[in-house]
Formats: sequence, structure tokens, C-alpha cells
Amino acid sequence: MSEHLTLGEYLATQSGPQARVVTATVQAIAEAAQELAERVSLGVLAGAMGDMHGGRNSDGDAQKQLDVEAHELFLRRLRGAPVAAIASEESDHPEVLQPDAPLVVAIDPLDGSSNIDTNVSIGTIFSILPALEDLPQSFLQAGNQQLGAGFVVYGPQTALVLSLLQGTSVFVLDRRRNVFVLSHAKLELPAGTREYAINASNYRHWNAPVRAFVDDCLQGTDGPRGRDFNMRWIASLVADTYRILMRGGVFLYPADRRPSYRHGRLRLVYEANPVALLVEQAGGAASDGVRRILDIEPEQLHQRIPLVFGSADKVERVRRYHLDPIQSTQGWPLFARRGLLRG
Ligand SMILES: O=P(O)(O)OC[C@H]1O[C@](O)(COP(=O)(O)O)[C@@H](O)[C@@H]1O
Ligand SMILES: [Mg+2]
Ligand SMILES: [Mg+2]
Repeated sequence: MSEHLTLGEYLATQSGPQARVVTATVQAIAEAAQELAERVSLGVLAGAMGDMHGGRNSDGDAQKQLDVEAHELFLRRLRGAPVAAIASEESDHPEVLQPDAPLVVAIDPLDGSSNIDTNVSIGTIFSILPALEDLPQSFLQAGNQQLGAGFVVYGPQTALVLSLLQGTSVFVLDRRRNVFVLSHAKLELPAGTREYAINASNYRHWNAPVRAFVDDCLQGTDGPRGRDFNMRWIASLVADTYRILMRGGVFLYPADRRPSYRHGRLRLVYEANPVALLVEQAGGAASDGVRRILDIEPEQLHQRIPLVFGSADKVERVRRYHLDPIQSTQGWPLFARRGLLRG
């Protein structure tokens, strides 16, 4: 791998008015992630991870020890970066760091918390935005204002997936040298993959378009799509996103009828927006079922949003199920009318 660029060398090649501050911020996040990667790889040898911390986060989720540790770690490391404020899933309100600095960071310090004790991949997701005079308002800018975004997946390899608006690249942590090195430059999300990701245990709570989409996939060659599909669900957004960036397919976490899932499960500002930027920069698409994620103006820091992303053709297909009422009605007799969904 020695011929591959290190993250530091890659960041040094970036140019543009905000490049210096954005790259310094990415560097601080990467250093924190290296520390967290070490902690995660040691598991309980380095102390309790998945035990309940006792608190609840902004969304009412019970916090685990590692959620809180990760939050504190990123906060500490970002104090030295040109960051005016940080908004975290684990904190109700943004925390001010250097009020006059040019950037703000929204972060999910530990994504996939339900997997902490199961030795399944977990991660960190972040979004970098310009700081506005009204600091809290900085976090309510649409995702299309992001200056950069990324996530780190702590899996068999620790990998940083990053976009600074010129494509999406992957850096793997080389533990022999303790640096991230470029492994995939300018990813292109593969099209044509017959794979979808959804938590199917929520089937009975879904709305009709989502059920119709999944029903048609499940029917495989016997149904209107005329082909078989494969399903994957890791329940860790970073791991599911990594797979889709590498292999294609589509991910859905839709809204459903459960009282606290009326807007889905995932958070717009620090989960959907960064993932949408990374996926679009790799040639894919991301929507809330109908609207482009990156064009949605957040109303609240911790608001949830239904999230559909992956290969552009598949995200468009899911949109058609939402827009065409015929697709929302289920049953064999309608197959002939679902011609536009074939393939
Ligand atoms: O347990 P469910 O309902 O399948 O939800 C899984 C989703 O929840 C998440 O764990 C939410 O993120 P947090 O762990 O940061 O709360 C995603 O990583 C994942 O896609
Ligand atoms: Mg998360
Ligand atoms: Mg989290």
C-alpha cells in the first residue's frame, strides 16, 4: 500500500476558499476516529461498551457507555479544529467551541449502537457546514450546503469514507503505520445490483407503497419485477452504506405507523444528510421516498426523516411506487398494471 496516498497527503491536495479549514477539521475527526477504532477493537478488554449509561439522548434512546465515550472523544478533539460549534446525537443542544471559527460539525459519534456488544460493525457519521452568524441556525441549513461529509466504519477494517464535494473516496486505517491510506478514489456506485436493505420486521407498520415495493421484490421471478432479489440488513447505517457504495443496491428506512416512527428512524442533520452527500457524490441518489434529501430544509436539529438511498434507478423506482397510487394497492390482479415497474 506504500504507493497509496495517506489521508494527510490527500487533504494537502485540496484547494478552494475553505479547503484549509475543512481539511483541518477532517484531520481532527480522523485522529479521534483512530483513537475510537483502538477502543472498539479491544472491546470489553478496555472497559464496558454496551452497558447502559443511564442517560437518554436527544431522541429518547437509552445511551450506552460507548455512545457517551465517543461523544466526549470527538468533542475533545474538535476543540483544536476551526469549529465554532458541534451538534451531536448525544446532546440536546449544540455546544459552542470557538464562536468565531468558520465551520460547524454535526455528528453521530457512535452509529449502530444496538450492535455494540455483538461484534458487528459500528461507526461515526459527520457533516461539515459553514458557520452562520446565528450559530444554532448553521445546523438547519439544507444538506446541499455541506462543505464535506463522511463516516468511519469500525469493521474488519476501519475505513473512512469521505467526500469534499469532488467525488467520494475511501481510506483504510493502516494499523502498522497508524495512518489512513487511500484505498478507493472516486467511487462509482454500481448499478443493476438486485439487493435491498430494510428492517422487514416492521412490515406490518409500513405504508402501502413500501409494502408494495418489498412485496414485488419478494415475489422475485414469479412477480411483476420478473427477477430475484437478495436482502441484507445489518442494522448499522454505516455498514449498510459501505456495502451499497461498494456493491450497489438500495436501502430503505421508511416512515411507519408506530407513534415515534412517523418520520422514520434516522436523523436528517447528522445521518441522512452526510450519507446522501456521499451517495450522490458516488453517482447514486437519496430521497425521503419522494423528495431529494439534500434539498430538505431541516426544521429541528434532531428531526427524523424517512431515508431511501442507493443506485439512482432504484431510488427513482421507490419514488414511483410512492407517486403512483396503483402501485400502492396490493394483489395479484394488479400485476399487469404494474408494467412500468418491471425490471
Ligand atoms: O434497529 P433498527 O430499527 O433496525 O434500526 C437500525 C438503524 O438504527 C441505527 O442504529 C440508528 O443509529 P444510532 O445507533 O446512532 O441511534 C442505524 O445505524 C441503523 O440503520
Ligand atoms: Mg446513528
Ligand atoms: Mg448514534
